[in-house]
Amino acid sequence: MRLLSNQEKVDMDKYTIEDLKVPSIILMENAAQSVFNVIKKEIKKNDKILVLTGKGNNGGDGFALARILKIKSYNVELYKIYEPKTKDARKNSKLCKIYSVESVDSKNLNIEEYDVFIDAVFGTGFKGILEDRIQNVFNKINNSSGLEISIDIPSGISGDNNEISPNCFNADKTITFEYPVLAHCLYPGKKFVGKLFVEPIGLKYNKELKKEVLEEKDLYLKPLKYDVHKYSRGQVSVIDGIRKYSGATYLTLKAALKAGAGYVRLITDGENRFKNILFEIVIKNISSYEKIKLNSKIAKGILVAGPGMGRKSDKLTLLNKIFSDYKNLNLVLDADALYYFNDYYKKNIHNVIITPHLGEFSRMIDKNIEEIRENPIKIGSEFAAENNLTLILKSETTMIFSEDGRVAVNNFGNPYMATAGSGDVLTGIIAGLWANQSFKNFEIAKKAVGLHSLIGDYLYKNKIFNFTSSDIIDNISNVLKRFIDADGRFSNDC
Ligand SMILES: NC(=O)C1=CN([C@@H]2O[C@H](COP(=O)(O)OP(=O)(O)OC[C@H]3O[C@@H](n4cnc5c(N)ncnc54)[C@H](O)[C@@H]3O)[C@@H](O)[C@H]2O)[C@@H](O)CC1
Ligand SMILES: Nc1ncnc2c1ncn2[C@@H]1O[C@H](COP(=O)(O)OP(=O)(O)O)[C@@H](O)[C@H]1O
Ligand SMILES: [K+]
Repeated sequence: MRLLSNQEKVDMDKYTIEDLKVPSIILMENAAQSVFNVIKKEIKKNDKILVLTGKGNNGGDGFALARILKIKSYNVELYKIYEPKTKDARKNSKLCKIYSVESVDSKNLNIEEYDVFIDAVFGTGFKGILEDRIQNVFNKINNSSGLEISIDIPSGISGDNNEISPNCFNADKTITFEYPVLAHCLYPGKKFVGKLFVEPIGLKYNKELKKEVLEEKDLYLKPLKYDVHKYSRGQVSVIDGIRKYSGATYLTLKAALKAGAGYVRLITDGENRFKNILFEIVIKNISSYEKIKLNSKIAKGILVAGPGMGRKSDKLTLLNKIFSDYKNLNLVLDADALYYFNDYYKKNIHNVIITPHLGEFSRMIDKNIEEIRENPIKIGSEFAAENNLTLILKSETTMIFSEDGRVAVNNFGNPYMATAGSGDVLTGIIAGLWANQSFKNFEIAKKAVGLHSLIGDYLYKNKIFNFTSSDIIDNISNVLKRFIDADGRFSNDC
């Protein structure tokens, strides 16, 4: 699903109304009707509903909704925080009078009386800080036991820069129109949105939209070809790590197999530390990392460096050699490989996916984490374009950036995924899918991030709360099966 900046959303309204001449009052009616369709499943006929309205068109949506509720015999009242100022809002306010929707004023307002609060105070036009009197009302509503629903966006979030006013309306559910904006999907705005519903109302756009939110339909995978063999199924080679971080290497190797690679190798200058625990991997012994030679099988597959790698100087030499002696490798670089990134990386040599978390990325670009959080889309996009690679920027809301300006935001996953080794598993899943599936880097990155998070969600929904990274690996197949269209046949078109 597309994801818009606040300005893109405003431009979309404008284009639909001014260029395509769709009457704005129809869009407002569609918006109110779609809010009604969502909330009728959440509210009871005898619930007492308060619709809080503002001065702009978000308030207009609120008036139109109050009228629809009243016509359908719901117990609804209006609380006008401001008098309506726009033409459509005033028209809908008048219609509320015709249909005898009652209004309560601030003197007679008793928050405790209401079961449901509908916030139609501010939408995409809000900037800055809520007036004190509004903060007081929102504070009482936020602390009440009522159901809180926002139309378009919770009032108090500035859609432009995702800044939050004190006492922002804290919605349980938010209904937005056509596409979400960044503040719905990124923290801190996301915290106030609750469950997000995205409803079509007929808005159109004539420009290219490059941002998206990951959906399950983006994650489908191709079934195997009937005549596949273990090498053609996909090969992954992982550069070994140091003994202290053996677990990281192990998790990546195993996740790559479980995500679909047919052949997984460990490239090492030492002994096979996994011989009694991971029988499926193949060892490629080398005399030293400084003299590494990659045969054609390794070079055709996916090469992974980073998990458990450590920061000894031989590893930097190895990375330098990979970038000077070879071309067109498919590389996944994570963890300690990113520690050296600025010392070895040259663009346009290989096909690269990197997976830093915010801390690693902060070090790589010499900006602090707060600075990155203030403007992640711009900073991430510029970095991916400048370095001609796919960037997976990991956090509670992982973002994926392509070299050509596309951005995908991952809203799957949950905080229980913050567990040691979770990132190493993601690296293995990326490598396994990339080896096995014929999609380009950006698509692979999206599928891997989505799958990894949905495994976390699957465990969480099954009440396995303190799951480990091994649990994530053990459930790859359970979630993967949702995305492989294997109707008893094998694919001919991989
Ligand atoms: N025009 C359209 O195409 C549609 C618009 N719709 C609704 O219209 C909304 C946008 O309407 P508007 O552009 O009128 O914006 P708002 O309804 O968000 O109102 C903005 C008004 O509040 C003022 N304001 C901003 N920050 C303030 C602050 N801190 N304190 C006090 N006042 C402040 C602004 O100056 C402006 O007058 C959308 O969010 C959506 O709910 C929907 O009806 C769907 C169709
Ligand atoms: N609060 C959170 N909500 C959702 N996902 C999270 C959260 N914290 C971490 N994750 C995910 O868990 C993984 C952690 O990766 P990383 O920090 O590299 O861990 P490690 O180095 O231990 O492997 C990332 O995919 C990240 O997006
Ligand atoms: K609102």
